[in-house]
Amino acid sequence: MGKQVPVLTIDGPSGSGKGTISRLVAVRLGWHYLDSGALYRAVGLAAAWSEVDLSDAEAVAACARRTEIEFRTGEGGAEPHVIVNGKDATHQLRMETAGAAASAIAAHPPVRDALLDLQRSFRRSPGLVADGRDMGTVIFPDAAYKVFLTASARERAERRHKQLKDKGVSVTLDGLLREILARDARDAERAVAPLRPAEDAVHIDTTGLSIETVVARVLALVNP
Ligand SMILES: Nc1ncnc2c1ncn2[C@@H]1O[C@H](COP(=O)(O)OP(=O)(O)OP(=O)(O)O)[C@@H](O)[C@H]1O
Ligand SMILES: Nc1ccn([C@H]2C[C@H](O)[C@@H](COP(=O)(O)O)O2)c(=O)n1
Repeated sequence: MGKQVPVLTIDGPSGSGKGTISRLVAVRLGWHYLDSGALYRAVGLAAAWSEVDLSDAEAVAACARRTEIEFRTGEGGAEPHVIVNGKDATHQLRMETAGAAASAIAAHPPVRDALLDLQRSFRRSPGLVADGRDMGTVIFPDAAYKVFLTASARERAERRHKQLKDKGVSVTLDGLLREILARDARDAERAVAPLRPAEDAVHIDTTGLSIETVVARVLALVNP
């Protein structure tokens, strides 16, 4: 069998820094990047646009199969723009309501099946950094490098609060904390592909660590 394209998986709960760290690491390595959460968010949004009942697993899976999702890469690790069925949905997708809808539809096995091949198609030379909840456990179990990022729930809520405030979105810290804890519980307790570290993942608690420190720790795994 030929040499497989290397994959670095970065899983963890909401606000642990997966996206930020993955994008920066991908730029430094010159690898591709997969934001798997954006796929679930995009399907949730497309389902809402077409008034599909989010609790109807087969209807949402059909929506997942027909939704066109395009990533327009940002410069130097900036968040990519996400185009859903031809519309730039980047801003809407980052709202906590989109995260909650994504978390709800992600619990349906047919929806996860519908996104399986698409996620694996991101594995292209010279390498892939993939972030999500089940990258190291289900999508790329053979990944050469696996990281599980965490941070205290309070710090994750504070990070998200600052991020949304910088974007001009007004939300309360306590409300965000409640939403983050509810999403963590739903993602970790679902029957299929729950949020959990792969057995061979390296755990990094990012509480109190700067972004640059976390990037350096992750890069050291790939280039020791
Ligand atoms: N180590 C860190 N120190 C301080 N802030 C951080 C750190 N890592 C990420 N952040 C900031 O926290 C916010 C959330 O990070 P990010 O979106 O990368 O998290 P995430 O785990 O991908 O979340 P989600 O799963 O909800 O998409 C961003 O504003 C980011 O700049
Ligand atoms: N691999 C993945 C990625 C995401 N999800 C679900 C669960 C999350 O709460 C939601 C949004 O993800 P985020 O953008 O916050 O990373 O999507 C999943 O089940 N599996």
